[in-house]
Amino acid sequence: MSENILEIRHLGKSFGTHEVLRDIDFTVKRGDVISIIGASGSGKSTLLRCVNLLETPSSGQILYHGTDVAGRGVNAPEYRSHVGMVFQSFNLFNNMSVLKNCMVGQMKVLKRSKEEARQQALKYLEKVGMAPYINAKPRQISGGQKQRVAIARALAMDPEVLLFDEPTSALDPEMVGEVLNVMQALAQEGMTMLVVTHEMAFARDVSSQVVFMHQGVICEQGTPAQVFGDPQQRETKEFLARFRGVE
Ligand SMILES: Nc1ncnc2c1ncn2[C@@H]1O[C@H](COP(=O)(O)OP(=O)(O)OP(=O)(O)O)[C@@H](O)[C@H]1O
Repeated sequence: MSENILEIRHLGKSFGTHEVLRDIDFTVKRGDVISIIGASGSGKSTLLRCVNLLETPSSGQILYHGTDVAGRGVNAPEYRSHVGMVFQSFNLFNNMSVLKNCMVGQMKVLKRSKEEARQQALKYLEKVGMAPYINAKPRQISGGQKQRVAIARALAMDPEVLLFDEPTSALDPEMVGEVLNVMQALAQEGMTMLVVTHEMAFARDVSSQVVFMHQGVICEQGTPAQVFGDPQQRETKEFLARFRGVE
């Protein structure tokens, strides 16, 4: 059995009196590619933001190699170097070149030398096909290219897990494919990934597990064959029916 990297146990999150997540339970093992799907507002992004400690859970545990990171006293930047995140809106530093964007975190958080950070950044920019643009500023490249830089930046930290929060939702349709291709290649290489997505083809064809969320709870989870081929819950069937004929 492969190693557990993250165990989410009875996770809850409320904003004031608004309960957004309730009793969320799942495990991320090494090599898993888990897609989190569900209607808008079902809590997917909040769940991912809790896992990355951008939101503080109201209850429950996030165990990283068995240690609860949801409480106080955790070095969040250090944790995030192991559990990296790619955002819908890229979150690149606009005043820095593509190369510098991929170096600063390594130097600040991992204390790597400038040369080591540069070599590592170049390696991953090459991997995502962005090596020709190392001196460009984010405003000079397309949305798809920005997202590929953001993926290279996350990879340069040598994370154990990468979280993707709707990585293609802000892109023009013609740029979605180039980002999904990079993600698919990473999945095939064995990268452990947790992906919030509205791309049902990605969830069905690339994931090892699919988590379907409905109104803040996990309504159904299983392999893509189970969730897409033989959904058990009425809510899952209704959600998936909306996508049929669109693909
Ligand atoms: N900072 C916040 N303060 C108050 N409410 C919030 C906050 N963040 C999220 N919410 C609420 O939590 C609920 C879940 O939002 P969330 O963004 O996690 O859903 P989602 O499934 O990711 O939706 P989408 O697919 O549209 O991104 C929504 O009702 C949202 O309004």
